[in-house]
Formats: sequence, structure tokens, C-alpha cells
Amino acid sequence: MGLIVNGKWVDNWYDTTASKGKFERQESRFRATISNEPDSQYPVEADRYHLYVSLACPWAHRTLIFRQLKQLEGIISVSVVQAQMLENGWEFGEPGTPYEDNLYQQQYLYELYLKSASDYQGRVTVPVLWDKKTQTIVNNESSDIIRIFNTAFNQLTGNDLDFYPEHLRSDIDQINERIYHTINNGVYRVGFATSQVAYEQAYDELFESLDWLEQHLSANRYLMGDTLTEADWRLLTTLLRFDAVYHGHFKCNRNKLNEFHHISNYVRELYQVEGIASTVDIPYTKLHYYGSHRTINPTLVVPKGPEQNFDLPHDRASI
Ligand SMILES: N[C@@H](CCC(=O)N[C@@H](CS)C(=O)NCC(=O)O)C(=O)O
Repeated sequence: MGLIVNGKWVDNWYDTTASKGKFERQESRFRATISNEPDSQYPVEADRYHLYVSLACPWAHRTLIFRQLKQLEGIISVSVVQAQMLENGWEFGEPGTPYEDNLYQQQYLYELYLKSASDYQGRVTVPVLWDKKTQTIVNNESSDIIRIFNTAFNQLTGNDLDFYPEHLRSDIDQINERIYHTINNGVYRVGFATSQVAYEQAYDELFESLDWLEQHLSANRYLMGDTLTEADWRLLTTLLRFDAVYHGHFKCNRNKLNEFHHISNYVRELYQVEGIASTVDIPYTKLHYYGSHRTINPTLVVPKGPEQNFDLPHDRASI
């Protein structure tokens, strides 16, 4: 785990000294979009853009879900990094193996960040939306990438599904904000805290939000009532990892998610939407978290449990 400093890779864990033990996530630097507006740096084209993802990462997972939902598999190609992220950060497998860099056969993801911007400073994160033509990073912020996927390629795919409809935008933005802070990034704020106070504060905020969510989902099929939106997909990727990873590894252990009736049924409903199960890999995900974070789990031993089955029936049609 590390970052780029003055053009070089440095192996460093998160520094939480300045923030009194609180984990603070770095802002994403590449924030361009894909469009056919005049002067667009990145025009809409099939087979021009590529996604770099980890199957463990809840942020990258959102982009894989939107690639499925929006039928972009034939338009956006993908490379998956190896599960473990050790002293060199995200790493690719040997050429010809499932985790190779399909474009350049690089060994490390940081090499692509430097290829795109030789002055890049900071952490090297997934997801990355890459432009094969200019060999640059278009965007490395999952919340932007899913909105690009939501509309940019509609003319090429004929898929008009809209997960960010105009009339719900301000409500979606509002609920996203709460869920991002207390649940999506919340589990990281719990797990990466290095002081008791920071840990307990993030833990309390997380479970307060999960209690609210359980209540909300008892009367609403989706976060926005009857309409399935990006807010649900953004939330799902954290919920899917909760019992297998965040409950144990990140010490989010007041409850398991399967003790929340409505939340766990909601997770199963979304998991069972066509194409979604193929984007989920729990064994790889466990290997990533337990097998990479030496400061939290020095032996890197990966737990066998829990037993989970997201294919079991759900009761959401009755809500
Ligand atoms: N805000 C970014 C966050 C991406 C992110 O932090 N990804 C994690 C993996 S889950 C990562 O690559 N971390 C590597 C590091 O921090 O060094 C997004 O939503 O795309």
C-alpha cells in the first residue's frame, strides 16, 4: 500500500497523525467526462475506453454494475487487478493470466497513473476509466463514472435506462451524501481509524444509518420509493461486503447485516437483478482485504466464513 511522491512509488500506509486517528479519503484528481459536445476531449466512441478495476473494491464495483446494467460490455473493455494489494499497490498478473493488464502488460497500476500524468502525486486507486486513444485517464472517481455510463453511450447501445432521472436528482444527491459519509466511506472510517475516539464515532454513525435504513426499507422498496436509482447501486456494493469483510476485518460488529430483515432482503433483490451476480466475487474480496492490510491483520490469514447465499428468495415484491 503506498502512493506516488515526486514521480516515484513510496510504500506507505495511510497517515492519520494530522487527523487524530481519523481516516480521510483523498479527492480524486481525474474528473473529465465523455460526451459529443463540441470541443469534447473525450468523444463518445465504441471500443475507445477501458476500465481498470479490482473486484474487491466497492467503488470500482459500482462501475462494473453500470457496465452491466447499461449493456456496455461490448463497448468498454476491462482489466482486473490481482486481489492482494501489497508494497507495490495494485498489481497485475503475468500476461495471459486473468489479472493481466490487457492494454500495456504493465506490472503495476501506478505505472499507468504516471503514463497518464508524469506529475501525478498521491494514492493510486481503482476504478480508472482509461482512454486508449490518448493514453490518459479520463476519470478515476466512481460516482462520476457511473453517471457517464448512465447516459453517454445511449445512442450506441439503445439502452435508455436512467438511474439518475431529472425529477429525483436533488433527492438522490441528498441521500447519497448521507450514505456516502456514514456507510460507503463510513465502514472505512471505522476500519481505518487509528484512535479509539475516531473508531467509536464512525461506528456509531454507521449503525445509526443502518438502523435508519432498515426502517426506511420497511416502507420503501428502494431508497427513492418505487424507483430503482443510482443511490441503490452505490449502496449495494458496500452492503454486499458487510458480513464477509466489514463486520470482522473493519470491526463493524454491532450487528451482521443478515440480522436486519429488510436490508438483507433488499440486498438479495438487487443481487438477483440480471447481470449483477457476475460482478460479485466474495472469495477474491476477502483475500484482498484480509490479505493486504497488514496493519489490521498482520498474519494475512483469511477467514473461512461466513456462509452466505444471496440467491435465497426475498420478500421485496410485498413492499
Ligand atoms: N473516491 C474514489 C475512491 C476509490 C478508492 O479509494 N479505491 C480504493 C480501493 S477500494 C483504492 O484503490 N485504494 C488504494 C489506496 O488508497 O492506496 C472513487 O469512488 O472512485
